[in-house]
Amino acid sequence: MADIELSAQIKAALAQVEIPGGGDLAGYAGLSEIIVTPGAIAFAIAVASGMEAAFGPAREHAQKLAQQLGGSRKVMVSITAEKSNAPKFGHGAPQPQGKTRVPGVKRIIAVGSGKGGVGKSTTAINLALSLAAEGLRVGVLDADLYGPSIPKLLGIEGQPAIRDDGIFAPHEAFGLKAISIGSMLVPGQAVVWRGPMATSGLRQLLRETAWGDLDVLVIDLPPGTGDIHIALFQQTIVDGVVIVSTPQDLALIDAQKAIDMLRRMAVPVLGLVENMSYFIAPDTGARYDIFGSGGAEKAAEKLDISFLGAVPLVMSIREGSDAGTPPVAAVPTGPEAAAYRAIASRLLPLIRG
Ligand SMILES: Nc1ncnc2c1ncn2[C@@H]1O[C@H](COP(=O)(O)OP(=O)(O)OP(=O)(O)O)[C@@H](O)[C@H]1O
Repeated sequence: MADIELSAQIKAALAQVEIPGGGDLAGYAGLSEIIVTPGAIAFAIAVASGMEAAFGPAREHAQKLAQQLGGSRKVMVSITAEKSNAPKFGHGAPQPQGKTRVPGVKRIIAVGSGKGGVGKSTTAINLALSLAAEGLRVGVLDADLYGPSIPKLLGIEGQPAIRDDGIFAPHEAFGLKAISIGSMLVPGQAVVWRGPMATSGLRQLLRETAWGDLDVLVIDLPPGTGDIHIALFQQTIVDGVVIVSTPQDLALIDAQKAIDMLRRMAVPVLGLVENMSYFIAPDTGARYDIFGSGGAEKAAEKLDISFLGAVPLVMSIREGSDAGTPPVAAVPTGPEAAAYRAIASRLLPLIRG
């Protein structure tokens, strides 16, 4: 059935769902657009603050009806309260209560950046592979809704399998368990997955995936600071964040904004990785600091965070990434892999500790 037709059918079925205060869900102004993709159905019910519990039965009824019509698709119905009710974070604000760990997952390390295109996903995957090479059980969650690149980087195709109990079975690639918000979307649909839909999707991928026992889950965050970050850091204990930046001043200014947010939300910053830091000429082996040298290292010092290391700008990183063969897996003894492994080794005490 065409996605649009199914969406209309679900909407019609929601007329059977009674809501608090009278009326039905189909006619309720707080019902979001109903998104249907080949693997998922998602919609949200916006309610007045304090009404979340009262809408619980309506959400469950809606979930059941959507599941009946959606067959094997994963159904995500979320309730969202008005934004004004959201906790505020400021300097000196108390730590939010209710942050929990993901069962079976010992540590979570997120990889973020101030802006897009700085090599955050490439770094996340190669760090994950470096940690796996140390003998750790490693998972990767691609939460970069607006540019999900983990499937391409790992050469993963298709959607994750969904078990009978509705839990995602993660993909396996190069010894990593991996799942991507990207495999839940059809091309061009990311834009409609904003706000509550995106955060609810992330929560389900995080908590309804059969990770098994992991020593560490690496989360590839979207660039910048947005809903996904806030939702993740409010709900889940993230043991630390690695910030990736290129050496240019502008990228570093953006990185600073991301770090400021992490501090406000009391999330530990593990340090800064400088990516595309210098260029090694393939013919002569000479090193060129194409953006000037030491920018990120100095910035890390200024920001009072650790400098975790630098990754050179190398054609083989780009080519290997495009081909789904990341350098740490493809040439584990090469100089590119060594750069990532040196950075990963600085994260080991946190994971093993
Ligand atoms: N060290 C490097 N040397 C050469 N190319 C690199 C390096 N790091 C990343 N790249 C390339 O730069 C491009 C952007 O990288 P990547 O997708 O990892 O960035 P990102 O910050 O995650 O971007 P987005 O915000 O779009 O998700 C890719 O083509 C990738 O192969």
